[in-house]
Amino acid sequence: MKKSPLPLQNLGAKDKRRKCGRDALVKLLRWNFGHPDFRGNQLEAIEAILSGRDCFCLMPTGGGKSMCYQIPALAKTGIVLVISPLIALMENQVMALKEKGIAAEFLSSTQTSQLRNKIHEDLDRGQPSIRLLYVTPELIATSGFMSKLKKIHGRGLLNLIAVDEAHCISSWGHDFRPSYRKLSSLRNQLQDVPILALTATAVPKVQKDVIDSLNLQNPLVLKSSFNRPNIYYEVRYKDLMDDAYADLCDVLKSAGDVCAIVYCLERTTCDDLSTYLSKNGISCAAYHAGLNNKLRSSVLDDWICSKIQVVVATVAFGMGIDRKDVRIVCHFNIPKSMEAFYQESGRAGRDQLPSRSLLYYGVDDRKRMEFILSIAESKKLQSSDSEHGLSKKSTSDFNLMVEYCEGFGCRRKKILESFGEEVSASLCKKSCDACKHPNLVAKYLEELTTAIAVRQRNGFSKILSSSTDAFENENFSEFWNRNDEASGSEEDISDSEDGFEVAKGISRSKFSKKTGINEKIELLQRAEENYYRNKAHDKQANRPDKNAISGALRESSKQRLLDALKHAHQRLGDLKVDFEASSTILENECFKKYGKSGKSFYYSQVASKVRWLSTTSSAAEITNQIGTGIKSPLENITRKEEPSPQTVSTILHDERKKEVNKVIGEQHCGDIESKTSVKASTPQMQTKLPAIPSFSQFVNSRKSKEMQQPKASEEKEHHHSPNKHTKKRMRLQ
Ligand SMILES: Nc1ncnc2c1ncn2[C@@H]1O[C@H](COP(=O)(O)OP(=O)(O)OP(=O)(O)O)[C@@H](O)[C@H]1O
Ligand SMILES: [Mg+2]
Repeated sequence: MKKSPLPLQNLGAKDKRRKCGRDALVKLLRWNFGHPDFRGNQLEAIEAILSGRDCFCLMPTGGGKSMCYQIPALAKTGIVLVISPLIALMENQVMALKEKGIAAEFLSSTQTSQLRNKIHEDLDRGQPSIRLLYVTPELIATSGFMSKLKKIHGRGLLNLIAVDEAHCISSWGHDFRPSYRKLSSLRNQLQDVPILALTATAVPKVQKDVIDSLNLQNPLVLKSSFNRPNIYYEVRYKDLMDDAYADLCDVLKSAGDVCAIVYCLERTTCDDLSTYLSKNGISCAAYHAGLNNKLRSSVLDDWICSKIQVVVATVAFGMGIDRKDVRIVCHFNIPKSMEAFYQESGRAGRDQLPSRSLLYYGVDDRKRMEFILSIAESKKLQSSDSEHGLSKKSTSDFNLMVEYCEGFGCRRKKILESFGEEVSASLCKKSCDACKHPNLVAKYLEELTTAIAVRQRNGFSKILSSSTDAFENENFSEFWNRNDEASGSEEDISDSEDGFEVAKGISRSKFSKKTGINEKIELLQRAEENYYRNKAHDKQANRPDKNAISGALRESSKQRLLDALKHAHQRLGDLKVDFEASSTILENECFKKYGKSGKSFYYSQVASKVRWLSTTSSAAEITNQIGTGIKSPLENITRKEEPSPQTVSTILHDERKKEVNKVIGEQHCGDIESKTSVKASTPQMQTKLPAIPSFSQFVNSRKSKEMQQPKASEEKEHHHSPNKHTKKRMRLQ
């Protein structure tokens, strides 16, 4: 329904540079959009544009960037040209504006020629009715359309060029689209039209690139914090759970019938997961570029009008899609960069109400992404894009994402710092899992380290690298760009030069298409079980005890202790101990006490030490208990000749290496003990170690822990089943 015009809507050409007062602009906002007032930097951006100034506007996802060009379109007679990367996005916005009675159109090859002609006729009129015209960057690059724009401009009717998702212009941005580069000619072709660049994800380098590429003149640069205080950030570890599908299903069910987006890397995962969730009573559908246009639009429509609540999609879904009440955004596979993650997770809670970002992290997902990126890098190195530094960038971007998942500490801080923001310690207010449940997260990370070590030892990488071939080229082409949205239009987004080629190159499938992550994990587990079965078999054939503690297991325990020490160091501040030496000593103590009792007792003792390191709240406690003996090796090692501290640490390191080398391949537990060269270093150290319980103390303490179950409820609320994790962990051992 058309609304009656407001006074500001029909300012004559002479009034074009006239400043609109704040009150008048607020009136427009209320009248047309029903919002009581401007948010953040909206008003400043609008005023700058209306005064004819270029503007670079950085606002978080869902911050209300569109308003910065929609209000100017209503404040002046004439046209605001909006350049947008996706047809779905344009359609969505145009539809929403039309519903509000605002004359908006988009031009794309998906329209009938009749409709396009109608739009062109309107643009040719002395007084076009269209206020907002959405186009793709490809259309801008055509000479026909540019000459039309020049004519409109010549008639004094082109008020503003808004470049939405402006980070796409920069090869440093995560969504680089070569077609956006074509926009650099705009400034020269349409000289005095103000340009507004809008983005949610520009790191400083990208910002500069955007400003330079669009040739913005003395732009007003408006930046808001990237912080999304209403989003709770959480990571779940696939390697520590039995069934990630079931876990996600539980999460969605326990959240109620809420609106959610689940992002997957591959189309087959979207299909499988969507089927699984549907079978389990969740109203959902898959969305990816492998579906035809009609089906995709119907999924989108159904989701937007709440007919379905959950969309399981590739990254083809969502850029700029505005459903305000998305309560959960889940990444079922690790995204390729922090920028991508931020933008996608930012689709949650656009209504500012509490929402969740949930990332399922799996080590094989990580490896897979590393593999994809490495292929991409080698391709880029051969192409001209290498001059933009894409190759190194994608790896370092991804590493930030890995650190987000595998590192200890506030997730929110990690996100914000990756965008160059300084973050105070109090900012998060326990609105991420690492701040809310630090001990639990520390425990998961520590378990993850073990799981990785064990899996690596069992040929994990080999299995994985062959499974990486399982990609089919259509399966994830939208990972690279979202050109599928353009549906084959040469005037729309058609730059597929990177991803598709890469995908083609790695498309020889050895695994069945249906081989999902869970199957691969199963495979790895079976390999692991076989490994131990073979060991047992070896024993019957006059070889070591099944309970024998292998050198690799000892090495993995040391690694766990080492990591726990490092995490404790990160968490508590300066730990003045030699981490390597301390972990060797701690492990050796466990081995000496429990080596003969068997693997599980030895391992439990290691775990209890790790837990102590992960949960103790004072650095002094750790330094007192283990540090005093180690921080200054000179003081603690009784030797005839006292070497320099550096030599001692080298000795310790070398001894540790020797010990590992000797132990690997040894068959008898007793042999291990007698042959280890740790004798040479450790027993001579007079360190104060945490008290190690006797076997019966240990068993009793376990019993009493089992009886103190209430604590587990906190964990249960956070992660679906700690017992399952434990079960899995034990299996992985
Ligand atoms: N001043 C305002 N007051 C209240 N709501 C607003 C205001 N401005 C915009 N919004 C609403 O905020 C939501 C997000 O707006 P918009 O789509 O423009 O965000 P965005 O910054 O473009 O996000 P994205 O980066 O995801 O594209 C919309 O539903 C919009 O109606
Ligand atoms: Mg937007």
